[in-house]
Formats: sequence, C-alpha cells, structure tokens
Amino acid sequence: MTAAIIDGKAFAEELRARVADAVPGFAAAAGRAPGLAVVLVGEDPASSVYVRSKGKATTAAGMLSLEHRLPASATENELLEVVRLLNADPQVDGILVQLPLPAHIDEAAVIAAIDPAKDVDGFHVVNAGKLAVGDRSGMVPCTPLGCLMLLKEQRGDLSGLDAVVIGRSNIVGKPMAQLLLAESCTVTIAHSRTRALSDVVRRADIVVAAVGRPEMVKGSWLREGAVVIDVGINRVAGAEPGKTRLVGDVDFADAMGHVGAITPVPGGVGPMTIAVLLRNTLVAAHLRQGLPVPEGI
Ligand SMILES: NC(=O)C1=CN([C@@H]2O[C@H](COP(=O)(O)OP(=O)(O)OC[C@H]3O[C@@H](n4cnc5c(N)ncnc54)[C@H](OP(=O)(O)O)[C@@H]3O)[C@@H](O)[C@H]2O)C=CC1
Ligand SMILES: Nc1nc(=O)c2c([nH]1)NC[C@@H]1CN(c3ccc(C(=O)N[C@@H](CCC(=O)O)C(=O)O)cc3)C=[N+]21
Ligand SMILES: [Mg+2]
Repeated sequence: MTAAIIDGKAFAEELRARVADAVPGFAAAAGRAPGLAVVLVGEDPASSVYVRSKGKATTAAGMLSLEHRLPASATENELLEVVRLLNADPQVDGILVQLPLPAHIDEAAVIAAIDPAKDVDGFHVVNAGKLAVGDRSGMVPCTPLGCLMLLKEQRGDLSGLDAVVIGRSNIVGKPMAQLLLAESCTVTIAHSRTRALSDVVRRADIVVAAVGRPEMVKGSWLREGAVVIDVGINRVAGAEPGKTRLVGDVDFADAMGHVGAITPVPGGVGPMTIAVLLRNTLVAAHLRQGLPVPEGI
C-alpha cells in the first residue's frame, strides 16, 4: 500500500478562496471589511515571520489587517490596555495575541481579557468551555479545527474510530481531543507521563501528534493504514552547515511505509492554521454584525 500525502497547503488555499469569496457580501451588508488584529510582544524571529504571513493572508482575503507590536519589555498592563482598545474597536472582529508571551506576562490573564466574541484563537475559557459542553456557538481553535477538516476530507465519517492525540496543551492537544470526541471517536490523550506510548499509538486509526519533539513518532508505532496528522513544527539542523529545515513530530519517511495517509511538514497543518484563522475572523464578523454565517466555510 502506498501512503497518501494529505495536501494541507492545497486544502488551505481552497478554504482561503471560499473565505475571500464571502468577504464582499459581508462588506456590502456591514459597510466595512472584516478586521483582524494581531498583537506581537517582543522580536522573536519565528513569531515575526508568522505574524507577517498572517497579515499578508488577511489582506489577500480582502480583510482589514491591524498589527500591534510591543517591545519585549512591555508590561502586562500595557498589553492589557492594547487588548482593551481592540475589544472596544468596532472595526476589529478578531484579536490574536501571538504566543508565547515573555515570561513576566501572565498568558492566562491576557487571554481572559480578550472579548470572547473576538477570540479568533478560541483560547478564552468561555470558548474552551463551549467546545467542551458541545455548544457550537463558540470560536474553535484554528490548528485543531484545521486538523479536523483535513481528517474529514481524508476519511469522511470518523464515528467509532480510535483516535490518539499526543500532547495535552490548551491550544492544540485538548481542543483536538474535544473535536474528535464530538465526532464520536474513541479518544485517548497521551502526554509526557504516558507509559508505553508506542503501544498506545499502535491502536489508533487516527494519530494527531502535537508534541514539539522532532521525528519522535516512528513508523513501527503506527497501525497499518492509520491516518496521521503531524502538528509539530520543529526547526532542526539541515544537511549543509548553517542551514536549517523544518520537520514534524513524526518521522515522515519512516511513517510512509506504514500509514494510509499523512500530512507533511511543511505544507500540512501549518497552512490550515492560517486559513482557519481567516475563517474564524469571517465567522466572528458575521456573528458580531448579527448576520447569518455563510454556508460551506
Ligand atoms: N502547525 C501549527 O499550526 C502549529 C504547530 N504547533 C506545534 O505543535 C507542537 C506542539 O505545540 P503545543 O501544543 O503548543 O506544545 P506544548 O509544549 O504546549 O505541549 C506539548 C505536549 O507534548 C507532551 N509531550 C512532551 N514530550 C512528550 C513525550 N516525550 N511523549 C509524549 N508527550 C510528550 C507534553 O506533555 P506534558 O503536558 O506532560 O508536559 C505536552 O502535553 C510544537 O511543535 C508546535 O510548534 C503549535 C501550534 C500551531
Ligand atoms: N495566539 C497564537 N495563535 C496561534 O495560532 C499560534 C501562536 N499564537 N503562536 C505560534 C503558533 C504556531 N503557529 C503556526 C502557524 C502557521 C504555521 C505555518 O504556516 N507553517 C508552514 C511553514 C512556515 C515556515 O516555513 O516557517 C507550514 O507548516 O507549511 C506554523 C505554525 C501558530 N501559532
Ligand atoms: Mg518501519
């Protein structure tokens, strides 16, 4: 059997096109474009790259892109003041505060200050709680929702399948597990204290790896024909000195000999995250204006 490579980049481009197609209708009804504000604290080069690509994608979709940059020395109160201004700004439908924040700032306090209706990351406890109790009116975190879209595209109905999520962070692992549970998968959440991880993973029809450890998951851990979603983004030393390359949490070449389908890194989950961010911003804009959310996004 040859494994299918799940083309997240292509699927993300389709989603972005559907979002862009819905923007003029919103603008006509609301008298303004949907707006996304991204807040970056500090000069972490990787974060700067992501923020720039989010801004470009936002503008390309016909949306208003606002960027707020604060120095790494900014206080928690200064950041909270920016969040309050964005909460009150009628042009802003979505607020994303790029994580991680500098150690002297309490991330939970900053997330709690975001208006849940503008929380396009879906990290606010109100949105996390809605996801947990099955209330579909909340914002769903971009990366897990993007993973679910790819899984459904690949496998259709997921009901009854065994799913293993490796990682239990609030931004990826936990919401991913909630989404799979809502699809009636039998869900196992593995983490750093999980014993015999390879045996746990071997039972799974669906594996979502969100660990942050380069190529940790080996081909021999994977059940024949499993669908593997690799969330990991790890920069490692490249073949030539001084060069780096991105790898996932799954040993891709090894996994190819075992699995039914797998997302590559880059070109898998990452582009979906940005496409879903635009989707969430469009949804938030419609809800905030009291307009019906367009179908098919
Ligand atoms: N493609 C995308 O759009 C995105 C990619 N990412 C990437 O996904 C990865 C995970 O991100 P995030 O969830 O924020 O990371 P965190 O560091 O917050 O969480 C990592 C999780 O992995 C678990 N873990 C660590 N080591 C092991 C191990 N040896 N065996 C099993 N589990 C382990 C940890 O367990 P414990 O809780 O016990 O410590 C933790 O639950 C990173 O590579 C990140 O860069 C993240 C967001 C978006
Ligand atoms: N509040 C907040 N929300 C986030 O969603 C958030 C965050 N903070 N902090 C950082 C992580 C990481 N993240 C990625 C988004 C896109 C790619 C992406 O597009 N990756 C490309 C490769 C990019 C490259 O070449 O570096 C790919 O996988 O093909 C990766 C990672 C969002 N995050
Ligand atoms: Mg093998």
